[in-house]
Amino acid sequence: MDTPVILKTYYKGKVKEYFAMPEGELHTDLGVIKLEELRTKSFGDRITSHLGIEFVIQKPRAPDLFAHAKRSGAPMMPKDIGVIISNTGLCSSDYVLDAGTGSGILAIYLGGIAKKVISYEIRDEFIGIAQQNMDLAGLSNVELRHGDIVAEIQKLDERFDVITLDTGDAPAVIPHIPRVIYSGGFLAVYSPFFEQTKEIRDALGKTDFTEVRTIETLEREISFTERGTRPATARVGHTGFITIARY
Ligand SMILES: C[S@@+](CC[C@H](N)C(=O)[O-])C[C@H]1O[C@@H](n2cnc3c(N)ncnc32)[C@H](O)[C@@H]1O
Repeated sequence: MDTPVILKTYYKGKVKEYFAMPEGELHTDLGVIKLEELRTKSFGDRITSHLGIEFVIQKPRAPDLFAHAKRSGAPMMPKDIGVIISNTGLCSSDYVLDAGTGSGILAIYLGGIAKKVISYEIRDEFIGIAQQNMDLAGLSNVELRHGDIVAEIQKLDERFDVITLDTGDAPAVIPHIPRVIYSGGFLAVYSPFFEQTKEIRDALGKTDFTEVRTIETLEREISFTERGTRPATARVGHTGFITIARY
C-alpha cells in the first residue's frame, strides 16, 4: 500500500498507536519500524519493530484524523460533529459550504459523507495545514478556499444543501445564507458562548429560517474497573452550542 496508515499495538494494557506514511523509519519507544515494508502489506497485516513488537496495520478513519492530524487551532469535537451530521441528515448527494476551515476536522467528517465540500479559511497559513490533513484523509472532494466568509458568501454563485459555520462572525454571515442555500437545506452554527449564541439566534430571527433549535451535547464516558462501574471522573466539559436551522 502507498497510503497513510495507523499502526496499533496493545502494550502493558494500553493502546499505542501511530499515524505513518509508507516511507522512511518510525522511531517509537517500542522500537524502530521500517515503513517501506508497508508497501508489500495490506490493512489487517502486521509489521514488527526492531524490538520485536508487532503492530497491526489499520486504515485511517476520521476519528484517527481527529487524534493525529496537525492542528492550527481548536478542532470541533466528534460529539458536536455527530450532532451536526445527524440533525442536518447529511448525505452523499449533498453540496456543503463550511467556514472556517481551521484544522479541517469538521470538513474531513463532512467530506467523508457529502458529494462536495467547499470550506473557507481567512488565515492563509492555516490552509496549508488543513490541506495536508485532507491529503492524509485521502479526500479530493473537499475544496479549501482562502477568504473571509463574510465577504466571500456575497460573491458565491453556487448553492448548498448544508452550511456549517464555526467562526466568531457567524451572525454577519447569516443574512447572506438564504441566497445560497437550497429550500429545505440546513444551517448548523457552532458557538462556544451564550452571548454569541444569542447573536446567532437574533440574526436568524431576521431571516426566513424555520425550525431553529440550539442544543448542547454532553458526553459521559463510563469507566469499568475492578472496583466497579461508574461515569468516568475525568470528562469532556462544555465545548459549544450548536444552532440548527432549516430554510
Ligand atoms: C474554531 S476554528 C474552526 C475549526 C474547524 N471547524 C475544525 O473542526 O477544525 C475557526 C476558524 O475560523 C477561521 N475564521 C475566523 N473568521 C473567519 C472568516 N470570517 N472567514 C473564514 N474563516 C474564518 C479562523 O481563522 C479559524 O481557523
